Order: sequence, then C-alpha cells, then structure tokens
Amino acid sequence: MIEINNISKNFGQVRALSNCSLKIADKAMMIIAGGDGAGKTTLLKSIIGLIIPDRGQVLINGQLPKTQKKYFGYMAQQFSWYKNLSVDENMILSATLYGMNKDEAKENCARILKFVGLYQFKKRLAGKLSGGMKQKLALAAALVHEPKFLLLDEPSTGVDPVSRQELWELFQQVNEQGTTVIITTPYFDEVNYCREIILMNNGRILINSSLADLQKQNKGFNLEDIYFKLTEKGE
Ligand SMILES: Nc1ncnc2c1ncn2[C@@H]1O[C@H](COP(=O)(O)OP(=O)(O)OP(=O)(O)O)[C@@H](O)[C@H]1O
Repeated sequence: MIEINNISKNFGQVRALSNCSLKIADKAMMIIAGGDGAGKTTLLKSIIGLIIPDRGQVLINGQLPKTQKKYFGYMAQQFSWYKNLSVDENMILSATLYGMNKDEAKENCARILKFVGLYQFKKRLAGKLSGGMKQKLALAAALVHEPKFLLLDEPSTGVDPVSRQELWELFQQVNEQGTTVIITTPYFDEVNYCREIILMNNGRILINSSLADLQKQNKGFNLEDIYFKLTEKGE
C-alpha cells in the first residue's frame, strides 16, 4: 500500500505539488494523467523518494520510501540507459545496480528480455534501437529485480501507435502478475487502459476515481472533456 499524505513541493516560486493525498492499493493499475507541468513527475519521484516533499509524507507499507528502494522499478521520462552498451550489457548493469549476483542476473535478464520481445536483439547497441524498442529496454531494465511497484513516467510519449499498443499490453501483463503499476501520461485516451485514474493540473489532484465509476457517472466518458470543464472553472 502506498499512502500519500497531504504532500506539497515547491521549486523556488513554482508550486509543483499542492496538498496532494492519495492511497494506492497493492496490485493497482493506476494512471496519472495531466498536461505539461501538472506535477506528474514530481508526484512519481516523491513516491520513490527521489524528491522529498516540503510538507506531508509518503509511506510505502508504512515505511519511508528511502528504506523501500529495492521494491521499486522506475522508468524515467528520458531514456537513461547507455547508448554505447548493448541491450544485454545494459540489462546486466541494471541487475548489478540492484545488487543481484551474476547467475541470478543472467537468468532474469534473459527471461525479461524474452518477455518484452528484445531477446533476439540482445547484442544490439542501445543507441541503435528504435524509439519503441528503447522504451522496451527501459521497461526491461526496471523489471530486472522483480519489483513490487513499477512506476513509469510517460513511457509512451513519442512512441509510434503500434509500439504504444505493445507497451500497454506489457504493462497490463506485469500488473496481472501482481505488480502495482503506476503510469503517467499526457495522453488522456490512455486512461482507458487502467482501472484507477488520477487527473492532475497545476500540482493538484482534480480527480481520483476508478475508470468504472467515471464511466458510470459520465455518459460517453471522455477525460479530455472533463478536464476542460474543470480547468475552465479554474480548478
Ligand atoms: N527541478 C526543478 N526545478 C524547477 N522547477 C521544476 C523542477 N522540477 C519540476 N519543476 C516545475 O514543477 C512543475 C511540475 O513539474 P513536473 O515535471 O512534475 O510536471 P509534469 O506533469 O511531469 O510535466 P512534464 O511532462 O512537462 O514534465 C512544472 O512547472 C516544472 O517546471
């Protein structure tokens, strides 16, 4: 269980998060949608302890995030693996960073590369992969230590529609295997892939609901329409 208790974060004059509270149950498949600068990345980084809120607290199973690092798999918004290393070498590096021994690392890397469909490209330099394949490598690297919580920051931004569909299928499979999955997106149509929906704007949480409830309450549910209605009202 992830508990976010009334957190706020400023960067100088910019209020990135404003009194955000949220509970994320184990095995949730949650999407955090919002436009540029809404606070999605700051919220994600606060959950994994990369950012410490100015006020409020994040608890992971009742503990501070910094003590729970081994349970997180995190995929940053920018591709952050080594372009001059092969797919395989990047995977081994990730496994090593998570403290896995050589045999365990080798076995997990092969299994996860097969899962994301990159096993046959394991000798290819990361820099030579297509955009969608780079995202699959970043996903594989985040999964290598079998995390309980997988957090993905805008994983489908700039990815072609076919690869985007493939990525979403992978995220859903990871969730079906029991991992809590939390994904940010600027694409409002992607909320339909998830069960729990958060809508953010200006550092605040405007909507915290299940997809099923939103569909029940709004005929012909379209998050974009709801977003514009709420933000026109100045929320
Ligand atoms: N290190 C930082 N220094 C100064 N301002 C920051 C910093 N990080 C984030 N901000 C600002 O905080 C606000 C929220 O940023 P955040 O990155 O969390 O938004 P986002 O919803 O992820 O959008 P984007 O996709 O554009 O990153 C923005 O106005 C951003 O410019």
